[in-house]
Amino acid sequence: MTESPVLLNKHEVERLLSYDDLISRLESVMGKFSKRDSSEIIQPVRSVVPIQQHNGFLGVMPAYLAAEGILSTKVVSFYQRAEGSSLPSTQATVLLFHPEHGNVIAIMDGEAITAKRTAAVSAISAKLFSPAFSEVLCILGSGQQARSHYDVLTKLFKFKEVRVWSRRKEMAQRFVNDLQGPVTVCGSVKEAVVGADVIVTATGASQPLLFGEWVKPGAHVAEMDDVLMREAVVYVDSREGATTESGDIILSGVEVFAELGEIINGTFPAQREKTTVFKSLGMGIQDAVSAKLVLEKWKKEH
Ligand SMILES: NC(=O)C1=CN([C@@H]2O[C@H](COP(=O)(O)OP(=O)(O)OC[C@H]3O[C@@H](n4cnc5c(N)ncnc54)[C@H](O)[C@@H]3O)[C@@H](O)[C@H]2O)C=CC1
Ligand SMILES: O=C(O)C1=NCCCC1
Repeated sequence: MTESPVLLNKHEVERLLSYDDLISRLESVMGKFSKRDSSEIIQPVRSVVPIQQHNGFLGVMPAYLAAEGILSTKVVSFYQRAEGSSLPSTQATVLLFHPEHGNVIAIMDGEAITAKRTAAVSAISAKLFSPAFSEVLCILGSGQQARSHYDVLTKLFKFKEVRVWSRRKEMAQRFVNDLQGPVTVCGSVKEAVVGADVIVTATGASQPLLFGEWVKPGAHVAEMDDVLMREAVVYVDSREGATTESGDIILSGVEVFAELGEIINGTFPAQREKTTVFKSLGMGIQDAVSAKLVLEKWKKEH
């Protein structure tokens, strides 16, 4: 007889998942993923059901990590929301299975996992690609991803200045009011971007907001939205993910230089001196290691 699954809500997941643990585990599995050894990791490209009528989609993101003993899937919906909507754009649940027996061992909130693991992966990209003496961080957007990126990037790097732009200034102001440190609210994307060393685009925009001529040569751009800044060396989390799902990569025909895992493995160089873009689509293995970490922490407490 199998035990009932552990149920963990958003508050618990947020509390149990720390960036310190997450970053090192993500580095390790993203490196492994890029070796494409199917006896180690199996992660198909996300299955997506478009809900065009309501500007959304439902995605299913399974993953199996043999050495880590993790079998999981995330089910995630993403809906474009009207500005000021109280509903989150991204809602998700992660299921962890017993890899030997196939029973569900945990069901947990995936919103906090999605926010933290995406930001942690961007932080890995910033460690690899940002200019050596990065002083200015710019965040475009003021939603869940903007917040998690602010948290992890200001924890890891000592920026002298942080700038935020959001399409409605009062949303940017509300975002800043919730933070501890000093942040400048900018009135335009250009004002936020010019001179920045690390730029995070975490908006739901599908039209370009960021133009290459504003970006300081050598800066690093971590892109979460649909808009690709083409005047740069482009890195992705997964080549298959990017060439299947990223409309901007497919349509522009831009060359993907390498996966993040290939830089971690040392099979491709991090061209840190050049302007770099890390195009993040999100991967099931990122959710899988995050959920396992949460469950391990929870078990230590019980
Ligand atoms: N790579 C990954 O693994 C993940 C990527 N994402 C992406 O990150 C982005 C942000 O997601 P969340 O923070 O969860 O959403 P959110 O709804 O919490 O925040 C979205 C932000 O984008 C702004 N925005 C929306 N449409 C815009 C437009 N047309 N022009 C300018 N600003 C606009 C909103 O004002 C808000 O500040 C989305 O593009 C989403 O697809 C989200 C989760 C994971
Ligand atoms: O990886 C994810 O999870 C997501 N990626 C794109 C937007 C929705 C969630």
